[in-house]
Amino acid sequence: MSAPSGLTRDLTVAQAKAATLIEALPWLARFRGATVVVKYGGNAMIDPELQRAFASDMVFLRYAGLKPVVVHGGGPQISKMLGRLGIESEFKGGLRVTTPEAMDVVRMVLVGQVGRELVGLINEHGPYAVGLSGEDAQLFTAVRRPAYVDGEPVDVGQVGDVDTVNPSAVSDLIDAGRIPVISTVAPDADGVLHNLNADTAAAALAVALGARKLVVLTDVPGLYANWPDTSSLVSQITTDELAELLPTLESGMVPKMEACLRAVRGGVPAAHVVDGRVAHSTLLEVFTSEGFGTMVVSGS
Ligand SMILES: Nc1ncnc2c1ncn2[C@@H]1O[C@H](COP(=O)(O)OP(=O)(O)O)[C@@H](O)[C@H]1O
Ligand SMILES: CC(=O)N[C@@H](CCC(=O)OP(=O)(O)O)C(=O)O
Repeated sequence: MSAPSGLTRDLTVAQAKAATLIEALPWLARFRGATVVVKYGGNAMIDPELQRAFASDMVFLRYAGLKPVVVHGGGPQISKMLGRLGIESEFKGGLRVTTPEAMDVVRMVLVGQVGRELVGLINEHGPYAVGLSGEDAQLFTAVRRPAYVDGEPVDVGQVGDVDTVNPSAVSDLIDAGRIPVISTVAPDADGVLHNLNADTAAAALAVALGARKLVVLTDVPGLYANWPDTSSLVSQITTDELAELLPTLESGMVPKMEACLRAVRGGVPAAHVVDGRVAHSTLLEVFTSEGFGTMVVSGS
Protein backbone atom coordinates (compact mmCIF):
# COMPACT_ATOMS: atom_id res chain seq x y z
CA MET A 1 0.00 0.00 0.00
CA SER A 2 1.37 3.44 -0.87
CA ALA A 3 1.63 6.22 1.72
CA PRO A 4 -1.09 8.92 1.51
CA SER A 5 -0.09 11.89 -0.64
CA GLY A 6 0.38 15.32 0.95
CA LEU A 7 -3.01 16.45 -0.39
CA THR A 8 -4.84 13.39 1.04
CA ARG A 9 -3.15 13.95 4.39
CA ASP A 10 -4.14 17.65 4.44
CA LEU A 11 -7.76 16.73 3.62
CA THR A 12 -7.86 14.12 6.40
CA VAL A 13 -6.50 16.63 8.91
CA ALA A 14 -9.03 19.26 7.75
CA GLN A 15 -11.92 16.77 8.04
CA ALA A 16 -10.84 15.79 11.56
CA LYS A 17 -10.75 19.46 12.56
CA ALA A 18 -14.19 20.05 11.05
CA ALA A 19 -15.53 16.96 12.87
CA THR A 20 -14.24 18.30 16.19
CA LEU A 21 -15.89 21.66 15.59
CA ILE A 22 -19.22 20.21 14.50
CA GLU A 23 -19.27 17.77 17.42
CA ALA A 24 -19.60 20.84 19.64
CA LEU A 25 -22.80 22.03 17.90
CA PRO A 26 -25.42 20.22 20.05
CA TRP A 27 -23.55 21.18 23.21
CA LEU A 28 -23.30 24.82 22.13
CA ALA A 29 -27.08 24.77 21.60
CA ARG A 30 -27.78 22.99 24.88
CA PHE A 31 -25.58 25.13 27.12
CA ARG A 32 -26.16 28.55 25.61
CA GLY A 33 -26.96 30.88 28.52
CA ALA A 34 -26.10 28.24 31.14
CA THR A 35 -24.16 29.11 34.28
CA VAL A 36 -21.21 26.79 34.83
CA VAL A 37 -19.28 26.90 38.11
CA VAL A 38 -15.70 25.71 37.71
CA LYS A 39 -13.45 24.84 40.65
CA TYR A 40 -9.88 25.65 39.63
CA GLY A 41 -7.29 23.64 41.52
CA GLY A 42 -4.45 21.14 41.45
CA ASN A 43 -1.74 21.24 38.77
CA ALA A 44 -3.84 23.40 36.46
CA MET A 45 -3.26 26.16 39.00
CA ILE A 46 0.52 25.67 39.24
CA ASP A 47 1.80 24.89 35.71
CA PRO A 48 2.05 28.16 33.68
CA GLU A 49 0.93 26.54 30.42
CA LEU A 50 -2.09 24.90 32.07
CA GLN A 51 -2.93 28.17 33.83
CA ARG A 52 -3.06 29.94 30.47
CA ALA A 53 -5.09 27.15 28.90
CA PHE A 54 -7.58 27.39 31.78
CA ALA A 55 -7.90 31.17 31.44
CA SER A 56 -8.55 30.85 27.71
CA ASP A 57 -11.16 28.13 28.38
CA MET A 58 -13.11 30.50 30.62
CA VAL A 59 -13.06 33.17 27.91
CA PHE A 60 -14.05 30.57 25.30
CA LEU A 61 -17.06 29.54 27.42
CA ARG A 62 -18.12 33.16 27.68
CA TYR A 63 -17.85 33.73 23.92
CA ALA A 64 -19.80 30.51 23.38
CA GLY A 65 -22.69 32.08 25.33
CA LEU A 66 -22.18 30.27 28.64
CA LYS A 67 -21.71 32.05 31.97
CA PRO A 68 -18.56 30.75 33.66
CA VAL A 69 -17.94 31.40 37.36
CA VAL A 70 -14.57 30.37 38.81
CA VAL A 71 -14.00 29.32 42.42
CA HIS A 72 -10.30 28.76 43.04
CA GLY A 73 -8.32 26.68 45.52
CA GLY A 74 -4.75 27.36 46.62
CA GLY A 75 -3.76 24.77 49.23
CA PRO A 76 -0.20 24.33 47.88
CA GLN A 77 0.38 28.10 47.63
CA ILE A 78 -0.88 28.59 51.22
CA SER A 79 1.43 25.83 52.49
CA LYS A 80 4.39 27.38 50.66
CA MET A 81 3.78 30.84 52.11
CA LEU A 82 3.22 29.49 55.63
CA GLY A 83 6.55 27.65 55.26
CA ARG A 84 8.32 30.80 54.09
CA LEU A 85 6.96 32.69 57.08
CA GLY A 86 7.92 29.89 59.46
CA ILE A 87 4.31 29.26 60.53
CA GLU A 88 3.54 25.62 61.23
CA SER A 89 0.67 24.09 59.32
CA GLU A 90 -0.94 20.68 59.47
CA PHE A 91 -4.03 18.98 58.10
CA LYS A 92 -6.52 17.05 60.20
CA GLY A 93 -9.33 15.10 58.56
CA GLY A 94 -8.38 16.68 55.19
CA LEU A 95 -8.74 20.25 56.55
CA ARG A 96 -5.99 22.74 57.32
CA VAL A 97 -5.73 23.56 61.02
CA THR A 98 -6.23 27.32 60.79
CA THR A 99 -4.98 29.44 63.69
CA PRO A 100 -5.65 33.22 63.65
CA GLU A 101 -2.06 33.67 62.42
CA ALA A 102 -2.52 31.10 59.64
CA MET A 103 -5.87 32.69 58.71
CA ASP A 104 -4.10 35.97 57.87
CA VAL A 105 -1.87 34.05 55.48
CA VAL A 106 -4.78 32.08 53.97
CA ARG A 107 -6.57 35.33 53.15
CA MET A 108 -3.43 37.02 51.85
CA VAL A 109 -2.56 34.12 49.55
CA LEU A 110 -6.06 33.28 48.27
CA VAL A 111 -7.40 36.81 47.80
CA GLY A 112 -4.14 38.71 47.21
CA GLN A 113 -2.15 36.20 45.19
CA VAL A 114 -3.95 33.23 43.64
CA GLY A 115 -7.15 35.14 42.82
CA ARG A 116 -5.23 38.13 41.43
CA GLU A 117 -3.03 35.94 39.22
CA LEU A 118 -6.03 34.20 37.65
CA VAL A 119 -7.87 37.49 37.15
CA GLY A 120 -4.76 38.80 35.37
CA LEU A 121 -4.51 35.77 33.07
CA ILE A 122 -8.17 35.94 32.05
CA ASN A 123 -7.94 39.67 31.49
CA GLU A 124 -5.16 39.21 28.96
CA HIS A 125 -8.13 38.36 26.69
CA GLY A 126 -10.22 41.43 27.53
CA PRO A 127 -11.97 43.16 30.44
CA TYR A 128 -13.75 40.08 31.78
CA ALA A 129 -12.57 38.78 35.12
CA VAL A 130 -13.45 40.44 38.42
CA GLY A 131 -12.20 38.97 41.69
CA LEU A 132 -14.39 38.60 44.77
CA SER A 133 -13.95 36.90 48.11
CA GLY A 134 -16.65 35.43 50.32
CA GLU A 135 -16.43 38.69 52.29
CA ASP A 136 -17.72 40.78 49.36
CA ALA A 137 -21.41 41.72 49.45
CA GLN A 138 -22.08 38.88 51.94
CA LEU A 139 -21.35 36.30 49.26
CA PHE A 140 -20.65 33.60 51.86
CA THR A 141 -21.00 33.40 55.61
CA ALA A 142 -19.35 30.57 57.48
CA VAL A 143 -20.06 28.37 60.47
CA ARG A 144 -17.25 26.59 62.24
CA ARG A 145 -16.82 23.17 60.70
CA PRO A 146 -16.37 20.15 62.92
CA ALA A 147 -13.60 17.78 61.87
CA TYR A 148 -13.09 14.17 62.82
CA VAL A 149 -10.07 11.88 62.88
CA ASP A 150 -10.88 8.19 63.38
CA GLY A 151 -14.38 9.20 64.42
CA GLU A 152 -13.07 11.51 67.19
CA PRO A 153 -13.78 15.27 66.97
CA VAL A 154 -10.65 17.41 66.52
CA ASP A 155 -10.19 21.19 66.69
CA VAL A 156 -9.14 22.64 63.33
CA GLY A 157 -9.59 26.29 64.33
CA GLN A 158 -11.01 28.85 61.92
CA VAL A 159 -12.22 26.36 59.32
CA GLY A 160 -15.71 27.00 58.13
CA ASP A 161 -18.51 25.32 56.30
CA VAL A 162 -20.74 27.49 54.13
CA ASP A 163 -23.62 28.83 56.21
CA THR A 164 -25.37 31.28 53.88
CA VAL A 165 -24.81 32.24 50.24
CA ASN A 166 -25.90 35.55 48.78
CA PRO A 167 -25.01 35.23 45.11
CA SER A 168 -26.34 38.68 44.08
CA ALA A 169 -22.88 40.21 43.53
CA VAL A 170 -21.91 37.23 41.38
CA SER A 171 -25.18 37.47 39.41
CA ASP A 172 -24.59 41.20 38.86
CA LEU A 173 -21.17 40.48 37.39
CA ILE A 174 -22.52 37.68 35.19
CA ASP A 175 -25.28 39.98 33.93
CA ALA A 176 -22.62 42.56 33.08
CA GLY A 177 -20.79 39.95 30.96
CA ARG A 178 -17.95 39.49 33.47
CA ILE A 179 -16.31 36.30 34.70
CA PRO A 180 -16.40 36.24 38.53
CA VAL A 181 -13.30 34.71 40.18
CA ILE A 182 -13.98 33.78 43.80
CA SER A 183 -11.63 33.26 46.74
CA THR A 184 -13.06 31.15 49.53
CA VAL A 185 -12.66 32.98 52.82
CA ALA A 186 -15.76 34.12 54.70
CA PRO A 187 -16.81 35.68 58.02
CA ASP A 188 -18.99 33.88 60.54
CA ALA A 189 -21.98 35.56 62.22
CA ASP A 190 -19.57 37.42 64.58
CA GLY A 191 -17.41 38.68 61.72
CA VAL A 192 -14.57 36.23 62.45
CA LEU A 193 -12.95 35.17 59.20
CA HIS A 194 -12.94 31.45 58.30
CA ASN A 195 -11.08 29.29 55.82
CA LEU A 196 -13.49 27.42 53.51
CA ASN A 197 -12.57 24.39 51.48
CA ALA A 198 -12.86 25.57 47.88
CA ASP A 199 -14.64 22.43 46.60
CA THR A 200 -17.31 22.88 49.28
CA ALA A 201 -17.75 26.58 48.50
CA ALA A 202 -17.96 25.92 44.75
CA ALA A 203 -20.79 23.43 45.31
CA ALA A 204 -22.73 25.82 47.55
CA LEU A 205 -22.37 28.61 44.99
CA ALA A 206 -23.42 26.33 42.11
CA VAL A 207 -26.62 25.50 44.02
CA ALA A 208 -27.34 29.14 44.92
CA LEU A 209 -26.84 30.28 41.32
CA GLY A 210 -28.96 27.47 39.88
CA ALA A 211 -25.94 26.44 37.79
CA ARG A 212 -26.34 23.82 35.05
CA LYS A 213 -22.96 22.27 35.81
CA LEU A 214 -20.25 22.11 38.43
CA VAL A 215 -16.83 21.19 37.02
CA VAL A 216 -14.06 20.38 39.52
CA LEU A 217 -10.49 20.19 38.25
CA THR A 218 -8.10 17.79 39.97
CA ASP A 219 -4.88 15.87 39.37
CA VAL A 220 -6.30 12.47 38.47
CA PRO A 221 -8.49 11.37 35.53
CA GLY A 222 -11.56 11.27 37.80
CA LEU A 223 -13.03 9.22 40.62
CA TYR A 224 -11.72 5.67 41.08
CA ALA A 225 -14.22 3.34 42.72
CA ASN A 226 -11.33 1.28 44.05
CA TRP A 227 -8.39 3.67 44.44
CA PRO A 228 -5.58 3.24 43.36
CA ASP A 229 -6.73 0.52 40.94
CA THR A 230 -6.54 2.41 37.63
CA SER A 231 -9.05 0.06 35.98
CA SER A 232 -11.74 1.35 38.37
CA LEU A 233 -12.21 4.82 36.85
CA VAL A 234 -15.89 5.82 37.07
CA SER A 235 -17.31 7.66 34.06
CA GLN A 236 -20.79 8.19 35.53
CA ILE A 237 -22.22 7.69 39.01
CA THR A 238 -25.59 8.46 40.59
CA THR A 239 -25.99 10.40 43.82
CA ASP A 240 -27.16 7.31 45.73
CA GLU A 241 -24.22 5.24 44.46
CA LEU A 242 -21.82 8.05 45.38
CA ALA A 243 -23.31 8.41 48.88
CA GLU A 244 -22.61 4.71 49.39
CA LEU A 245 -19.02 4.99 48.08
CA LEU A 246 -18.13 8.17 50.03
CA PRO A 247 -17.17 6.52 53.36
CA THR A 248 -14.57 4.38 51.51
CA LEU A 249 -12.82 7.34 49.83
CA GLU A 250 -9.49 8.80 50.95
CA SER A 251 -8.89 12.35 52.15
CA GLY A 252 -8.27 14.38 48.96
CA MET A 253 -11.27 12.96 47.14
CA VAL A 254 -13.64 13.28 50.10
CA PRO A 255 -14.35 17.05 49.96
CA LYS A 256 -14.44 16.87 46.16
CA MET A 257 -16.99 14.07 45.93
CA GLU A 258 -18.98 15.46 48.88
CA ALA A 259 -19.14 18.73 46.94
CA CYS A 260 -20.40 16.99 43.80
CA LEU A 261 -23.01 15.12 45.83
CA ARG A 262 -24.13 18.30 47.55
CA ALA A 263 -24.37 20.19 44.25
CA VAL A 264 -26.47 17.54 42.47
CA ARG A 265 -28.69 16.94 45.50
CA GLY A 266 -29.12 20.72 45.61
CA GLY A 267 -30.49 20.76 42.06
CA VAL A 268 -27.41 21.15 39.81
CA PRO A 269 -28.13 18.66 36.97
CA ALA A 270 -24.54 17.38 36.69
CA ALA A 271 -21.25 17.66 38.56
CA HIS A 272 -17.97 16.58 36.97
CA VAL A 273 -14.49 15.80 38.25
CA VAL A 274 -11.98 16.26 35.42
CA ASP A 275 -8.23 15.90 34.99
CA GLY A 276 -6.82 19.42 35.21
CA ARG A 277 -3.40 18.13 34.06
CA VAL A 278 -4.89 17.88 30.57
CA ALA A 279 -4.94 21.27 28.87
CA HIS A 280 -8.47 22.47 28.04
CA SER A 281 -10.12 19.77 30.19
CA THR A 282 -13.13 22.04 30.85
CA LEU A 283 -13.79 22.51 27.13
CA LEU A 284 -13.45 18.77 26.53
CA GLU A 285 -16.03 18.15 29.23
CA VAL A 286 -18.56 20.74 28.03
CA PHE A 287 -18.28 20.40 24.25
CA THR A 288 -17.62 16.74 23.46
CA SER A 289 -20.14 13.92 23.27
CA GLU A 290 -18.22 11.47 25.45
CA GLY A 291 -17.47 14.14 28.08
CA PHE A 292 -14.39 13.86 30.24
CA GLY A 293 -13.70 12.49 33.71
CA THR A 294 -16.42 11.44 36.16
CA MET A 295 -19.99 12.72 35.96
CA VAL A 296 -22.33 12.71 38.98
CA VAL A 297 -26.04 12.77 38.21
CA SER A 298 -29.16 12.48 40.32
CA GLY A 299 -30.56 8.99 40.82
CA SER A 300 -30.59 5.75 42.76
N1 LIG B 1 -10.97 7.19 44.97
C1 LIG B 1 -10.13 8.10 44.51
N2 LIG B 1 -10.20 8.49 43.23
C2 LIG B 1 -9.35 9.43 42.75
N3 LIG B 1 -8.39 10.04 43.50
C3 LIG B 1 -8.25 9.69 44.79
C4 LIG B 1 -9.12 8.71 45.36
N4 LIG B 1 -8.78 8.58 46.66
C5 LIG B 1 -7.77 9.43 46.89
N5 LIG B 1 -7.43 10.10 45.79
C6 LIG B 1 -6.39 11.15 45.74
O1 LIG B 1 -7.05 12.41 45.88
C7 LIG B 1 -6.31 13.38 45.14
C8 LIG B 1 -7.19 14.59 44.83
O2 LIG B 1 -7.35 15.36 45.99
P1 LIG B 1 -6.49 16.69 46.26
O3 LIG B 1 -5.05 16.39 46.12
O4 LIG B 1 -6.99 17.29 47.51
O5 LIG B 1 -6.97 17.52 45.00
P2 LIG B 1 -6.80 19.04 44.50
O6 LIG B 1 -5.45 19.50 44.89
O7 LIG B 1 -7.03 18.83 43.04
O8 LIG B 1 -7.92 19.82 45.16
C9 LIG B 1 -5.88 12.62 43.91
O9 LIG B 1 -4.73 13.20 43.32
C10 LIG B 1 -5.59 11.22 44.47
O10 LIG B 1 -4.23 11.12 44.82
C1 LIG C 1 -10.14 24.33 55.11
C2 LIG C 1 -9.06 24.14 54.07
O1 LIG C 1 -8.37 23.15 54.10
N1 LIG C 1 -8.95 25.11 53.18
C3 LIG C 1 -8.02 25.13 52.11
C4 LIG C 1 -8.41 26.32 51.27
C5 LIG C 1 -7.94 26.28 49.88
C6 LIG C 1 -8.42 25.06 49.08
O2 LIG C 1 -9.45 24.45 49.28
O3 LIG C 1 -7.51 24.76 48.15
P1 LIG C 1 -7.38 23.42 47.23
O4 LIG C 1 -8.63 23.31 46.48
O5 LIG C 1 -6.17 23.74 46.43
O6 LIG C 1 -7.17 22.24 48.19
C7 LIG C 1 -6.56 25.26 52.62
O7 LIG C 1 -6.30 25.97 53.59
O8 LIG C 1 -5.68 24.68 51.98
